[in-house]
Amino acid sequence: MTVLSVSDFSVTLQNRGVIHDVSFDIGPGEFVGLIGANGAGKTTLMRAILGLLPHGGLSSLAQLPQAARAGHAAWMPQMREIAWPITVQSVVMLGRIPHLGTLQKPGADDIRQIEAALARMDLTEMRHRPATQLSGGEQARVLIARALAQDTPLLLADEPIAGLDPAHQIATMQTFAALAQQGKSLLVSLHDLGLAARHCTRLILLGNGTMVGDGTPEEVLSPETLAQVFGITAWCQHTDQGFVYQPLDVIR
Ligand SMILES: Nc1ncnc2c1ncn2[C@@H]1O[C@H](COP(=O)(O)OP(=O)(O)OP(=O)(O)O)[C@@H](O)[C@H]1O
Repeated sequence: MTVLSVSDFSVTLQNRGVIHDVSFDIGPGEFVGLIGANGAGKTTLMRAILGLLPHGGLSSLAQLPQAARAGHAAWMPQMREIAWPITVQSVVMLGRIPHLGTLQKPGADDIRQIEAALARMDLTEMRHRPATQLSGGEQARVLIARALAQDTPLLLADEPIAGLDPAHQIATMQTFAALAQQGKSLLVSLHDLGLAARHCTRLILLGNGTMVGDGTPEEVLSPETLAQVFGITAWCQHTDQGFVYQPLDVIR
């Protein structure tokens, strides 16, 4: 079974080929980290997969009728400033809109999903505060909670843990891993290779707009690839606590 299928995918922006020759499938229970250097094309690829940018090739998500997409995939974009002074709880409740009919009020299942998302992102105590008065990292957690409340088979998130403190970064990655264990699928762009290695079931590595790696963290984060794509060295080891990976130096 496939939750997302992307094939022969390409994106051209202002006459410049930004994404080319990208093909992959994501199945249930996969937590896929999308990694690559600045400008590699991660944001462009995810936005085009969602159908937010014109593209060549196939994305099974972009092919869905627009109304069906929000029931299939939740999206957390990189720009995460909340503009309206509504409460944290109200922002999270917006995640339930795809499940409600016109003028239909949230029911017991909606409330349960909202409560679970607030608790998962450690927001229960600040639920009544205006979202605009929260810090940048707190606002990011609110938007992750909104995506979780949407309760879709697929979650796409663009650098969701950027700007979070270490405890909330780890907790968010653990939440994503737990969702994958429950059978959800996730495609999440990340710059923190240590957290990606530790929590993702699979990594897709982009270089200059195309796939240069796809496999387990151990397979993708090889010394050769790191040197070639990121220009860095790293220390990595299998430990009792899992695969530990620490970037060390820039290769000059
Ligand atoms: N609207 C646009 N028009 C032309 N080129 C663009 C446009 N948007 C992005 N690009 C270019 O596409 C390339 C990929 O950008 P993208 O934002 O997808 O990279 P990224 O991997 O997400 O980078 P980062 O890690 O810095 O967020 C970059 O070279 C960027 O300059």
